[in-house]
Formats: sequence, structure tokens, C-alpha cells
Amino acid sequence: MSVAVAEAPPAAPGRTPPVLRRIAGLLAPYKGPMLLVLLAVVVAAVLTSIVPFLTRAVFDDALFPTDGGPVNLGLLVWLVAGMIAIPLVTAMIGIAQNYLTTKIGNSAMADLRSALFAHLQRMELAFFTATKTGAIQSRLANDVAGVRTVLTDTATTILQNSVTVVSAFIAMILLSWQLTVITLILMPLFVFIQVRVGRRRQRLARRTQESLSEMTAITEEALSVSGILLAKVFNRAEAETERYRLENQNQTRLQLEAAMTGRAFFAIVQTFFAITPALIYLVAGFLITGKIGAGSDLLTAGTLVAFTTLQARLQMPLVQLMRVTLDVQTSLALFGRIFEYLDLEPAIVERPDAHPLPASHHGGRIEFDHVWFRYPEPRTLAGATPAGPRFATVAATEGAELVEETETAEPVESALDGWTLRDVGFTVEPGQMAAIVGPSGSGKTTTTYLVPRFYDATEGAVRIDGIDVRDLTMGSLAEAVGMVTQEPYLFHGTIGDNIAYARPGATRAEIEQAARDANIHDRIMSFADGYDTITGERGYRLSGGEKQRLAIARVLLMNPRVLILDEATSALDTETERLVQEALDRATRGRTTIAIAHRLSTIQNADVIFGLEDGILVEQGTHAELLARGGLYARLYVEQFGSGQVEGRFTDGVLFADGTKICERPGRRADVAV
Ligand SMILES: Nc1ncnc2c1ncn2[C@@H]1O[C@H](COP(=O)(O)OP(=O)(O)OP(=O)(O)O)[C@@H](O)[C@H]1O
Repeated sequence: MSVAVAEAPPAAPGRTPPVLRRIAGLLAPYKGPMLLVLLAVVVAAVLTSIVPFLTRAVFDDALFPTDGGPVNLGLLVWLVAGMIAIPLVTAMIGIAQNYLTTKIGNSAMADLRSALFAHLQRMELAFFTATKTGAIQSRLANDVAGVRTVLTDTATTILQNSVTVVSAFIAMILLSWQLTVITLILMPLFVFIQVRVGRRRQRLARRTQESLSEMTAITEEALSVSGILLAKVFNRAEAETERYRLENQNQTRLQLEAAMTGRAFFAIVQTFFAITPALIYLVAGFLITGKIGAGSDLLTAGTLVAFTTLQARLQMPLVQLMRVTLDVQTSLALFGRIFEYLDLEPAIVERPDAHPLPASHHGGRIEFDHVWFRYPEPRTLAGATPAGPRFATVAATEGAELVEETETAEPVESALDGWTLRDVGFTVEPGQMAAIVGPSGSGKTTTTYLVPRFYDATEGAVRIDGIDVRDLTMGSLAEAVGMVTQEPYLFHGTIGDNIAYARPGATRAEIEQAARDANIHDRIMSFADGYDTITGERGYRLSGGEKQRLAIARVLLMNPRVLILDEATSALDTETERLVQEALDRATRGRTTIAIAHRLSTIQNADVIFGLEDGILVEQGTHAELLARGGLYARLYVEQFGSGQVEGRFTDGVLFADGTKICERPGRRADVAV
């Protein structure tokens, strides 16, 4: 459900509405049920406050009438009936109120989580490349969970207790203002101490949350498949465990400190409340005898019993109010962290006047028009807390190098003058296959990222079929551009679902056809569960070649107008290579393709080759034209493809153009340096 927070226009820095107003906005859709809760609380409090008056009447009018008359049984029955009925009614009101508050709180929480998730989905790729995944997860899980109690319990506790306290005070004053003063005498001191304790608890809470965020980040980093692989390869398992243990210890210490802070204070408050009745009896004695004031005839035994009952009833709500105020202070800090994420404006958004890409049978013309690009600076969040040095203790003892890291990553050094692409201009006609070649870091991947708007050109324009990609709806652009990346991402699910991700609603027959065309159907059928085989987290149960072919099956199912292909020969062996190559041939047929090419055959078959160096398009033409030119491509052709003898380099060796292969030494990877 979209809620006020999600729809509110992003506030400019410094003009962010105060946290409380935003929390109110969050609860706004639940005004009706909240009014009901308020009504329930007031009715329950008023009913409860009537009981002491009934108690007084039981003593002073029914049991021991102050006029010295006999016991009034008739009245007693009525009063007792009232004293039984009131707790019954308030208990029922309590159940209804509990249901409502739990519902409101959890619904508001769900709205907040959904709004945050939807907002993060809209954030541009750059945000995620610059932020630790663990930190994002921590805000979604820990921080939102942290404010949960405020939305569910705390608000009601405050409301309920405030009403109880106010109504009890009114009743106490009505009974005896002098005794009320005795009860309240130490309140100013308590409030003063409480404010100080609150500040300390708030500081501790902030540190606890930061520590929790760090723990989530460590878990996310260390216990992911890649993290475990890294730790195993470099034998860092113990160091990772130690790092976690230290943070865990810190967390325990903070929790303990937070729990103990104010304990002594609350013990004193409770003791004071416990001894107050004794003080009241004493003062009552002085009042009745006229030693204080002018003597009070009104101070009957019934009044005294009723007053001490009220005073005892006041104790819990007052202490709870004090405790809860501390919780609220803590939660406001967490709300701040959540709203900070919601206030981040996505850098790449659909224009209000965006229109869909018109349908076309022969479309897919791609045009780069004087494109300049530089990677945006990573955003820094106010709540982002610099983490301590990694493996601090271990590093100190081992003398290892320390790696500082923060929630926001360090900016990555870009190419010359900060520009990653400089005045790049080219056109790929519909149905053409274009190959981009160039040294590592020359900007090949970056160029392809501008087509589906993972990033926007800083200057110049990228067009599909003559339309600036920034004028297109995000949906139609995503439908028009398919991608097969070097490391295809598979989510934890069945193989069938992973392929169908490209087109939800695709039939099993369509999925199987795509898998057949991608040369992966037979392999899938060889698994015991066929298409229902679980891929495992990020597809780690599948080989590089299998993942590649699944990614190709996805694209075939999606049938985009434009295909962007990042060939990953170095992740394949020569056997799988043939299967992948065939699948790719089918995938590129009949659609415009831009390939970051690592295979000789891809480049030779390309209609046009673009040579990139330091973000500049230094040459373009066909294989023959560029060879004749003797420039960048001719150099790469000699260095990487042995002047046409080498087809590509794979995990198990080098494949030659004539089909022969030379196996590399086992364990050594033949990497492509193009
Ligand atoms: N997210 C990023 N933020 C900042 N700079 C980046 C980012 N991604 C890449 N770069 C820089 O942009 C430049 C071009 O990178 P790109 O990945 O496009 O090169 P490439 O030609 O595809 O390299 P390779 O063949 O090694 O994959 C490099 O200097 C790289 O460090």
C-alpha cells in the first residue's frame, strides 16, 4: 500500500518535516481506528477512576455510615455490583483496544517497510554500488523493527497511562488536595533525573543500533557464498569469526549498559511510591487532629482508603510513562535513520512526460550522440557511521594491513579528468551486431550501461530508434533492452522460475523452447527435478556455462529489440564454449546487438567494431577495415588473438581458430586481457 511517506515529495535538505509530523503522516490512514482507541482509553480510564469513589461509599455510606447508622445492605449490593461490573467492562474494552492498536501498529509498520522497499527499488544502480548491502538490510530490518514497538505499544501506553494519570490526579484532588500534594512532592526531582537518564539511554541506543548495523554487515559479507569463498581461499575464517565475536561482545556490553542505566533511579521511584501510603496515614493523622491546617472533617476512613487505592493505582502508569518516554526518545533516532533513506531522491527517474517506445518490427537503432559520462560521486548519509578498522584486534597482533571501510564506499577513481567516456558518438543500425573492443578499464561496460539507463549520460544523448532513452518510460525501455552479463544473477528458486523472470506468465512450453534454443534444456532435464531444480543461492550450484545459458534463455524468452552482451569467455571452458556460442548465435539473430567481445569469431562476424581507449572512441569499422588501418584493433588482434589464430581464452586453455586447443597448466586460469 502506498502511504503518505512514500508519496510525499522528497524534502530539500534542511527542510525535512520534523520526525514527529512524519510519524503522524504515517499513522494518518488509520485515523478512524485511532479515534476508537482514544475513546476506549478515555472510557476505561474514567470507569476505573470511579471505583475509588465506590470504595469510599462502601465504607462511609454502606458498611460504616459516617452518620452512625446501621449497615446499608441494599446500597452495598449496588455498590459491589458496580465494583464488579466496571473491571469486567474495562477488561473487554482492553481486548478490543489491544486488537485495534496491534492492527494499526503492524499495518503502519508494513506500510513503512513497503514504502522503504519500493523507494530503494527506484534508486539508481550507483546507490547500490556505493552502499554496503548489509547497511541497507539493517535499516530495513533492524531500524524498522526498532520503531515497531513505538507504533504498536508505546503510543497506546503513553495515551493510556496519561489518561489514567490525569484522571487519577483529578480524583485524588477531589478526595483531598492536601494528600495529593504529599504524593507529588518529589515529582519535580524525579522528572529532572529522568531527563538526564533519558539522554544517556538515547546515546547508548544510537551506539547499539550502529553496532547492530555493523553486525548485519559482517554477517552479510562473511556468510554470503562469495564471502565464505573469500574467507576459505585466504584462510580468514578465524579472523572473520573474531571480527564478529568482537562486535558481538560490544553489542552485549551496550545492551547491558542500556538495560542497567536508570535501574537505580526507577528503584528509588518505586520505593517512594511504596512508602507513600505510610506517609499519607501519618499526614492524615496530623490533618484530622488539626496539627496541620485547620483540621479536616472530610478526611474519613473511606476517603483515606480510596485515596491510597488511587495512589497505588497511579504508581504503575507513572513509572511506565517515564520508561516509555525513554523508549520514544530512542525510537525517534531510528525513525530519523529510516526517513533519511526515504528522502534520498533517485537520480534516474521517469520523466513526467515520458512515453513508451513505439512498437516496430525492424526497430533497435542505437545512437550515441556526443556522449560524455562521469560516474556520480557516492552519496554520503548523515546516519552512516564509519566502521572501525577491519579485524582491528587481529590486525594489531598480526601486524596485518588495516582496511578502513565506511557505510558509504570510497569513490572509485575514474579515467582521465574524471571523465569515463569522452565525446563518444556512434550508430548501430537495426539488426546489426556491433562489437566493442578496448583495453581493460577503457569504458566498454560503462558504454553498454547507458543504453538501459543504469546511468544517464552526463552530456550528450543515447537514443533508441531516434528517441532519447530519457524520454522513454522505464517499462518500455526495460522491455526493449535485454542483457546477458558476465556473471548472470540467479535468485534462489527453481530453474523454471529463474528463466520465467524475464516474462512472468510465460507458459512451460515457452520456457522450455527458450531453454532449448539456449542449449540448456538437455542439461536441465538431466537434473532429477528438471525445471523444478533449485538453483541455490545466486546459482552457485550451476557451472559458469550453465548460468550463461540460463541467462541467454531468459533473454530469448524476453525477446528484446536490443541485446547487450558481455561475453564471459574466461568463465567458460572450451567444451561449454561451443554450446554457449551456438546459443548466442540464436540470441543475436534478428536483433540489434552490442557485444563486449572476447571471442575472435564474434568480432569477425560483427557488422561494425568500435575501438575504445581511455573512454574515447578511437576507431570504428569492420574487421578488415580496422586491420588495414593498423591502429588499436590491429594491435589487440595481434596481442590477444595471435593475428587470427586464437579464438579465445577459456578456463581450461586456449582455443585456436582452427578448432584445436592447448590446455593450460591445471589450476592456472587463462585470462583475457582485452
Ligand atoms: N561504479 C563506478 N564508479 C566509479 N567509477 C567506475 C565505476 N565503475 C567503473 N568505473 C571506472 O570507469 C572506468 C571504465 O570502467 P568499465 O567497467 O566501463 O571498463 P571496461 O572497459 O568495461 O573494463 P573491463 O574490460 O575490465 O571490464 C574504469 O576506470 C573504472 O574504474
